Amino acid sequence: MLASETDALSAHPVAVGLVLFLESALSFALPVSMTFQAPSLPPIVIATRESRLALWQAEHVQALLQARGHAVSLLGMTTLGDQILDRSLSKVGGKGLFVKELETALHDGRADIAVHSLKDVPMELPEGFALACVMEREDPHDAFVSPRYASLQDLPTGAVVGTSSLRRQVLLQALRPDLNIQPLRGNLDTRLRKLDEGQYDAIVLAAAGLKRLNLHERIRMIFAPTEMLPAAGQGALGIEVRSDRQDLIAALAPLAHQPTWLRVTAERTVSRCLGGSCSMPLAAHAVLEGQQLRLDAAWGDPEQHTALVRTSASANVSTLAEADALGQAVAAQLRAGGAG
Ligand SMILES: NCc1[nH]cc(CCC(=O)O)c1CC(=O)O
Repeated sequence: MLASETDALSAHPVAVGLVLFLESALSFALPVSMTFQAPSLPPIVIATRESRLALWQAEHVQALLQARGHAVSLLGMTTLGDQILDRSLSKVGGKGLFVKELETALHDGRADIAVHSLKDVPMELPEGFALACVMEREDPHDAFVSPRYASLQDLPTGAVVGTSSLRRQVLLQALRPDLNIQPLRGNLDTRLRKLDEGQYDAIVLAAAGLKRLNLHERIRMIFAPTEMLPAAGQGALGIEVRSDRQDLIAALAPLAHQPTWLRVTAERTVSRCLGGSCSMPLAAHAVLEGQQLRLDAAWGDPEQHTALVRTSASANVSTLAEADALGQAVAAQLRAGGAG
């Protein structure tokens, strides 16, 4: 059974890697691996947005599940967030714009799971939905992209920089108050096209998306977290299901990456405690060194773009509840500093 599986997947390097891994795992975990190959497994339908990045993410999850013996198909959909391109997301409802239509498909049973960039997932999911797992994180940092300038420091006074994220706007102004920051919306290809057309001197966007789409050669500089602290969940993928689908929650459990899950839980708690929405400039970024989770956060006044509160704390963490507690402590520190 496994040999034919290997043949069928041999065109896909990720899948082949996983099958090889499964083969070696078979030698000591035969009973468990056998259950992945059971022919009675029902097909899993993934609801996905149709941007190149969303499709890459859905296909990534599809390959991982196929390597575990599941039949998987994709259901492409357009969300409100994809349609509204002329306004800043913070002005039209923010987070949730990219996920609501996908949740409707899960609710109606047209799809089983939805793959999201965790950054776009609201802190509190609607009643009846759950995050089944968080997967291993790509580069969580922000990237500087420009056809002419190698870094933020190289930009001339008054240069036009594109970003629609209030967080990036506030952090950029703190680094370079002279810059002229202008709104930039659209999927990755649209944003790069607008840069290439000369509408901006530089743009700032998540490194993760560029790397996933093999556009890493466009990156001139990756911001250190000390300069540009990332958004909660940036670079991580989360898989959403209906909470009553325990079958899927069990099937997805092997795709979880616990260190990433601990980090993004702490980050998302900061956002949740401060009422997390796109209309508030907020950064939260955690790193794990052994069991030690260090969480940095920054908050900017949406009315007064240069005022910034920054804080950080560390704790020994091995459960999601402990990561959540660290997030609450950091949120309280931010509040004490004037945030919220
Ligand atoms: N808000 C849009 C968004 N949501 C997820 C990503 C890609 C990076 C990621 O997975 O966090 C992006 C693009 C960006 O911020 O530049």
